[in-house]
Amino acid sequence: MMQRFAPMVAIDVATQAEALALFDQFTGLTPAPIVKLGMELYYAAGPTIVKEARRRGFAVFLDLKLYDIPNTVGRAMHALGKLGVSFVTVHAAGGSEMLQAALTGLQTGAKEAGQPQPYLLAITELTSIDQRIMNEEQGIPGPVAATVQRYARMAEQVGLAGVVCSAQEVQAIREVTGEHFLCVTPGIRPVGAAKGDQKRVVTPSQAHQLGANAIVCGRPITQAPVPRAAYQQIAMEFMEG
Ligand SMILES: O=C(O)c1cc(=O)[nH]c(=O)n1[C@@H]1O[C@H](COP(=O)(O)O)[C@@H](O)[C@H]1O
Repeated sequence: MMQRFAPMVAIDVATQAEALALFDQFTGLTPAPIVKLGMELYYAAGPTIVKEARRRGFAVFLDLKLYDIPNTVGRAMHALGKLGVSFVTVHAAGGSEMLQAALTGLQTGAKEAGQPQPYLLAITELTSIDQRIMNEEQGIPGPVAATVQRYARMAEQVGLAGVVCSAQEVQAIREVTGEHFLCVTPGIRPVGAAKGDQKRVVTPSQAHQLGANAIVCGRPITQAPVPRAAYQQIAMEFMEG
């Protein structure tokens, strides 16, 4: 049986106060959401917001998408490994040497702090990228699925737990990776929701059918009139298909 995680809710807000108000919305739910803390909030509120999420019992996905030379990424990951988070991200485009440094740094940091080992996920092609942007602006030829497949294989070879991709590529990834390799999929839009800046989108139930291990969803939940109710609806669609 494939592993399916509870939906990951992107807490993309500018202040700790706004984040805490969202945490309040999600208290006492089953399945409990995994809270995804990204650049906007972490750069403003720092490790304190991670500790507060954990204190409230949430598993934390710390999505900082590291991308730099191997030494720098390795040392930064070492610091993040100490925070007690469950998922961390790094850009596959940095190459296998950088991914290796990221993994070693993260694992060493977690071990030194006595924390459980986080899942390290490689960002493939962002869900805001379509084939035209990838071909013409990034200069990578071919279909998006082929690039994502190549990144996924590299990430698995280095020993990462999985990738972040669109659910549209999950089946292509399954062809080239082992059964435990995780596909975490943002770009989730319920029927009728605004796409915004996302390009490669699917609904929560499509993500289930396509075999995603987890979905990441932000604005359709956090900007809904009642975020708690929006989460429950999306969680039901994803978990049950
Ligand atoms: O790493 C991510 O989580 C991520 C990767 C990706 O390819 N696309 C993507 O949208 N994300 C994140 O997923 C969230 C999507 O938010 P919404 O578009 O509001 O649902 C944001 O926090 C993005 O940073």
